[in-house]
Amino acid sequence: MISVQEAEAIIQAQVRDFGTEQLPFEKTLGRVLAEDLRTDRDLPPFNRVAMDGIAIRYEDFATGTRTFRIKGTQAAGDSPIEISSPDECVEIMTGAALPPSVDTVIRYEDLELHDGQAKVKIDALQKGQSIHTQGKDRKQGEVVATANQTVNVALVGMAAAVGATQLTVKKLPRTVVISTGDELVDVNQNPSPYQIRRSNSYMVKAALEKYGLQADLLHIADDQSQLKARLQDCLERYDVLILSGGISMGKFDYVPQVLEELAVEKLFHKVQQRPGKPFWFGVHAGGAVVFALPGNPGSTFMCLHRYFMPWLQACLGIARQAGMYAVLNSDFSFQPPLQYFLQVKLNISEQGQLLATPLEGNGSGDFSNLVEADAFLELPAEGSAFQKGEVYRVWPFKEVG
Ligand SMILES: Nc1nc2c(c(=O)[nH]1)N[C@H]1C(S)=C(S)[C@@H](COP(=O)(O)OP(=O)(O)OC[C@H]3O[C@@H](n4cnc5c(N)ncnc54)[C@H](O)[C@@H]3O)O[C@H]1N2
Ligand code: MOO
Ligand SMILES: [Mg+2]
Repeated sequence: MISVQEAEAIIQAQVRDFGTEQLPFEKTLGRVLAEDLRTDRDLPPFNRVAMDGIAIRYEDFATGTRTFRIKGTQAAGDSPIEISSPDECVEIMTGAALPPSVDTVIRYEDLELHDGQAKVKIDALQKGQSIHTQGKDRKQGEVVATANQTVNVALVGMAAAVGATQLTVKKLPRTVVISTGDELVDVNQNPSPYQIRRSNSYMVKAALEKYGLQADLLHIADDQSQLKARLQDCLERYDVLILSGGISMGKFDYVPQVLEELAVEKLFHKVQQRPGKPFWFGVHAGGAVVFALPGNPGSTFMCLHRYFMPWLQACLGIARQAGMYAVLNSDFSFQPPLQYFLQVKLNISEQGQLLATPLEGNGSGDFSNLVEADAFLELPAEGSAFQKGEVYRVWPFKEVG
């Protein structure tokens, strides 16, 4: 049986490039940029007034003028009002473009306004104060986001600011999430006492949405000929098949055999790990990649995050994060020589250490703790007794914090 590291290497060798596409920028959250995003103008595009008040020429204040006649009021978006004598000022609002005849802004809090005059109450000013100067943040044509960056909320705002209404992003693989098993009913159906709902399919679909990937869902009965026909169709129509269930030793676990009959080359079956030991992985002659994950919900979840998500990230060109590590926060022991993925809750100690507290469950059929857990702690196959305070690799599946 291969190790976790070998399985990972085999999967990473099957990374594919799915090309690029253009999308309206509002539809790109979670997608990966395929080109640099540049400013179309300086940022800010003009000398932007940063406080509500008046704008004066600093020179006039420096030579003793304290009371300024208000030449006019300039709102944000108005064309600039120019002063024409040393005792004049412009009443001006935050966001207005500073007129070239003035160079310093004084906020209302430091003024007394009456009869069309503004009297300065303070003794010292800095030339150029309260002005966000043109191009200070970025110059025209400068890069504000680089290719391979995931579009986040701030990036959507930046695209809007620079007028990039269409963004070129990495295309996502056409993906189908397939459940197998006659005990499974859809969420809208009423399960009999011997049936359960197809929760894996929805869990997998939800995980993929983080990258904007909208997978199709399909259920196939435990019937060899149906399985063969439906999988054949999927292998032609999709880039990726994610199956859950039907890959172990059961009499009705037809998936591995049927996949091989359909010319999907098996690259491995079974990994030295718990949960997720029966994991099957292969590629179709036509190019489709097949992740056949074990049906137990804890196994499906773990294999998805430990193998599929890093593969997808690599396909999309997302820079691989350096491994993250956490401190085991209580003793844990585990007998067989398998790499153990322990569900943990993460928190950061007063010393700034990332602590991983085990959430012990009832094996991979128990997924009740996953809602509360933050990550898997990867305990090496070589050990069996793991002590509080030891440090291991951690695979977060939620935001830390
Ligand atoms: N004789 C052996 N039996 C089993 C072994 C073994 O080595 N020898 N391995 C066990 C391990 S480990 C796992 S994991 C499971 C994997 O089983 P399969 O991948 O064949 O999955 P199924 O048999 O179809 O189902 C297992 C379990 O998961 C539930 N399931 C399946 N699909 C879904 C879904 N979409 N949503 C929710 N739950 C699902 C299913 O009802 C079963 O309870 O095999 C062990 N057996
Ligand atoms: O892989 Mo199984 O998930 O150990 O139960
Ligand atoms: Mg089975």
